[in-house]
Amino acid sequence: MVLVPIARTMETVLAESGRAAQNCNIVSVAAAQRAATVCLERVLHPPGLCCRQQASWDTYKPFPVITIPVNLRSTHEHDNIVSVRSIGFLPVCGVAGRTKEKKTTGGGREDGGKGREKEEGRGEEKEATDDELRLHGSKKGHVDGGHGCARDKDAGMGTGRRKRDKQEGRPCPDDPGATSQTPSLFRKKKKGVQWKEDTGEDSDASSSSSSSSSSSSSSVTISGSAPTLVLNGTRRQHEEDEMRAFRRRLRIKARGENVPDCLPSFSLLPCPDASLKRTLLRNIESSQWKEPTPIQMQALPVLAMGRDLLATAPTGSGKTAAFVLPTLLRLEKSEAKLLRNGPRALLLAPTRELASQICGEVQRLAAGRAFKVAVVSKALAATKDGAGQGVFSGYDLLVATPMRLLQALREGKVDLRRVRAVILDEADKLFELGREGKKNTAGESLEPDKSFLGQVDEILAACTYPEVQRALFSATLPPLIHDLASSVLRDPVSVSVGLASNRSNYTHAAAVPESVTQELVFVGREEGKLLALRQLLKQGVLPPILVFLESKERARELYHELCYDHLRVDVMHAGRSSEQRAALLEKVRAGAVWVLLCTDLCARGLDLRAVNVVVNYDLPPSCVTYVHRVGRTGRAGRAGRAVTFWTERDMEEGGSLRAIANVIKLSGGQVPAWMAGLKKGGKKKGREGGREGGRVRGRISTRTAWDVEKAKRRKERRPQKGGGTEKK
Ligand SMILES: Nc1ncnc2c1ncn2[C@@H]1O[C@H](COP(=O)(O)OP(=O)(O)OP(=O)(O)O)[C@@H](O)[C@H]1O
Repeated sequence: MVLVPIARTMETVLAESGRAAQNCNIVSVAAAQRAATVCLERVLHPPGLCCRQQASWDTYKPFPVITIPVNLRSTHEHDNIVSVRSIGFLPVCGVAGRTKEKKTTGGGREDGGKGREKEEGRGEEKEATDDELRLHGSKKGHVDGGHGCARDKDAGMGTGRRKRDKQEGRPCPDDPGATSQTPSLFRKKKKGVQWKEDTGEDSDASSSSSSSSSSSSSSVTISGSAPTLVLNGTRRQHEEDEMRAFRRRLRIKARGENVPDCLPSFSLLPCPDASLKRTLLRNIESSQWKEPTPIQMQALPVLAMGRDLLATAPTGSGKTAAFVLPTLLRLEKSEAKLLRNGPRALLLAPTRELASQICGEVQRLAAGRAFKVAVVSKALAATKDGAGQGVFSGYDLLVATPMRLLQALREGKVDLRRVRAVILDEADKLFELGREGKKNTAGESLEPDKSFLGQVDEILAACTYPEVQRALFSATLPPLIHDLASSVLRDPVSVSVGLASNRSNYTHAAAVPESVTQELVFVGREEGKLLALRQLLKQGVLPPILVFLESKERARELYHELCYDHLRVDVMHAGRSSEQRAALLEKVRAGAVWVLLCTDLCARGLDLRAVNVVVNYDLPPSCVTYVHRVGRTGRAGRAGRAVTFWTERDMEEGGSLRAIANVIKLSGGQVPAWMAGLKKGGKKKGREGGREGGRVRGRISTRTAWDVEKAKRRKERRPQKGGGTEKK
């Protein structure tokens, strides 16, 4: 199939394609004018795989189009004709035939012109319905195909050719009888190509699926000369090939039964409610998002279909909108929307900050609609509900951390029986086993299970709606957690974006955005870190900067060192109140704080878009933590820099330094070769220095060990006020 922008003639395209002119058999113009956007990929010759010289995604432009099916010799031969990518599901129709008549192209252009007018004048509601039908591979495609056939006549298909087709028993595009008998699917056999006849019973699923094939009752094998083909809306093999190539280019991997095709444009959002669609598009536009990111392209249609999903994509790649938009569509569809007798969607996140951020995103994207959205908090749970139905019964969508929601659930303040969609952001964290709850001497639990996994399990069990949809999102999903997470999903589609492999480090490397420059900096000993940080700041880096430390004690200590350096510095850790934390994030966003010292509380999900540099003052305990910390910069395609300090001690311990070096190497960074030889594993003793197993790293201070010792001795020698010496 060749797609031509309206302003161009077919001759131009053929002339530019060189040898393509001899290979193309152009006979009909199909009804693709209604496709709102296509991507035009320039002709590639010498012939090769059509996607090899793909320009960047940004260079794609929407074109009104006409489609001209060409004769395909085999499944793969279209590569060397004119390689123009179509995105979306353009209904294809018409017999391929050889013609050089000018009329063909003239007709095509004329037709395309009409199509353009038509497209511009089309109402939004209609467009939404069509788009949705297209997405779900509905029979609408057949109708379009029919239109296309009718146009073929006008397009000037040679009558001689038509006659010849009939004599040779080939189906003809403008022969209505031929349409239903048209072979619609082909499989390559050892010899020739096997064509399967379209039985006319093609289900919606068959045309929407990229992984499954349409079924048909009989098949005809055509070998020898180029087979002629008429398709009327049924998904063709080469369209599936194109979709596969498209996914390959954007590094999208989708696994599962009947995976819907990618959504190339927000304008194709499968939303039957035209006014909701208008609102969403307006809000998307005001966010200045031009097109969906790869994860949004694939996750949106999957979730809109109501399927369970397991999605992994790099940090800062727009996963939040990938689940928020379909959740809003689902809320609108839900029949209980007016009753408001319990939330209908649930978004879970591991930290309160992330939950608030997600809630903000929901409110922003749903602005102008009457959805009621809230973050589950202690304060909200404490408010009185007049109707006595539970304080959260009036909300459509709740965003929560598992612990807070579970508390509300146990206190009977929330009823989750009507929840239709549960989305877990940072799913690998939410499936972490964590520390067990405290036990008494008999081994009985004194406290409820404190692990996220236990809490999530209880919440999922409370969502008893029969067709509840579940979706898990994260940038990292270690294999063990992956298996555990998959076990809660029903017939899921699994989507990953980036370099994917079974080797977990590849996955971790893939989770770091390509726009982030990663560096490992040797600082000798602990004391060297402060010097190195001051040097880095002195050299001049663009604020805001995030500096990660392994514990709140160390974050405080570093704050006390830097607060006299005339820097706009502040510190964020779990020891600060939630109000203080929220205010601090606002300050960073507003540019009032330039250097934010923080713990891993800020490592996941936080979208401080402008962060230019991340400094790992303390080496992250694992490469998963490394990936999330580093992911606070380089968001949404922006450039970022990540500097990781390491000491002799880190090298002796091996473990995470080796893994992190590997991640940097796999993402194209420079690391010394010997780091690959560092010892594996070796978890640090007394993790999170100063909290559990005692302090592992020394104090952060500019005073040398000699000064500290001297001061100590002086203090000991000094006589106490009461005449005695100071107690040790
Ligand atoms: N289609 C889009 N085009 C441009 N920017 C987008 C698009 N979708 C989302 N963004 C922006 O990308 C940034 C990162 O998005 P988001 O926070 O959803 O990333 P994420 O994948 O969830 O990251 P993390 O894994 O760190 O949680 C946000 O500032 C968001 O506004």
